[in-house]
Amino acid sequence: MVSAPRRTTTPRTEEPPGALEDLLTVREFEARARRILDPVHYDYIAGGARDEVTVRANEAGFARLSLLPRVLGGTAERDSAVSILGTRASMPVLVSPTAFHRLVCAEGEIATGRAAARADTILIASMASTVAIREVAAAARAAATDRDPALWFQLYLQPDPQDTLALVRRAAAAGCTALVVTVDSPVLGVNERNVRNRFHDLPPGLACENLRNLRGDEPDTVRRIGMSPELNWDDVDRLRAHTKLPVLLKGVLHPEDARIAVDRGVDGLLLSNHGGRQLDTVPATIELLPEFAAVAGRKVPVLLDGGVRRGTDVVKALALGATAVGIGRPLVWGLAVAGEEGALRVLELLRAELDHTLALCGARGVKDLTPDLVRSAQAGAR
Ligand SMILES: Cc1cc2nc3c(=O)[nH]c(=O)nc-3n(C[C@H](O)[C@H](O)[C@H](O)COP(=O)(O)O)c2cc1C
Ligand SMILES: CCCCC(=O)C(=O)O
Repeated sequence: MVSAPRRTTTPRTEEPPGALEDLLTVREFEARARRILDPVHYDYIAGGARDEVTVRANEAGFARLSLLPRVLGGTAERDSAVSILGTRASMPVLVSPTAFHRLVCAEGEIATGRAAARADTILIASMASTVAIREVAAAARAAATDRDPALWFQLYLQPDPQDTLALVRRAAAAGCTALVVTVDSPVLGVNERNVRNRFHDLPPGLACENLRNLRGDEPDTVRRIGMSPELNWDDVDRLRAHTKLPVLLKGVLHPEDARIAVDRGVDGLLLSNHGGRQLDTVPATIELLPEFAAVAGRKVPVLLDGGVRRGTDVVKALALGATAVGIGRPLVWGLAVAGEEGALRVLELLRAELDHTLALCGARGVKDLTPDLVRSAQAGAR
């Protein structure tokens, strides 16, 4: 984000909170969050690049697919646990990295870390967090007393490689067990809602805390996140040479790039169009998944995010070859509505819907999900 004059905004509080149990779906969480949040912040989160064609396509892509269940082969207890590059999660629904959680709740990423740890799933913490990764990790550890919390770190390779390495050291020291390098942002996408709202910077008091005193040789400063249009595959190789942590790439969309990534030894792929926030009019991620699974799926884990709002979406993605899915906006809506408890409720809703869908599909667990369970339906169905 770049500095520019901005309107100072305050949260709207006229909406009575209502019981969390009354919110039955991710979409109801979004509707509630929209009523609570400052509209400028709502627009930042909900919005996407330009005409938001891809934002809509992600959800529509799932709706165009039908499920074709099997019968008389199920079980009373279904197994949804997954293990990805050595990190275990109790369900294949991960928290994709989203920036600036203190915009929507006072505790920010502390609440997110606790919620993900209590849900026993992987949090991919954003480099653009408003709480430092060390503190997020400590909060997650305190919430997951009987196990190590599952924490990964997302980063943008910085224009100065020394900055990138400093970030990697911070993430490793905090206990992160994988790095997720976002490669779809040579430049930032343009969310025209932000332009109209003149939302170009964080409010006073909030900052990208992972970039505070990054090099340790400066007075108290918070660097800006830099985007690097000139990055290439060698930069990824260099990062991999500097860390023992597995490295996943987030935002590869072209199957040929997926093939290159695997050939160069990348450990995993997160098939993502950044929730439609980078290049507009790219395809829905679920549409690209079968091709991705064919190119990369037998060699490395393929994760997917973008438009996951229901347990049926999770099942479709897993059936088509994803090891797990990530949620971006739904988690933020949970935080906005009720902080840690709201975020946890969103994750638990998806867990329950996933388990219910597995039962209705006659599956004994996520390992039973195969491509024959998914059919293309008429375009536009919902
Ligand atoms: C408010 C917001 C902030 C985001 N910040 C980041 C980020 O810091 N790094 C990143 O790699 N992706 C970021 N993303 C993209 C998400 O990781 C994810 O790809 C996307 O939200 C998935 O789509 P969904 O919101 O439909 O679930 C952000 C998305 C949103 C909505
Ligand atoms: C430098 C902050 C990036 C946040 C981001 O990725 C998004 O809002 O989509």
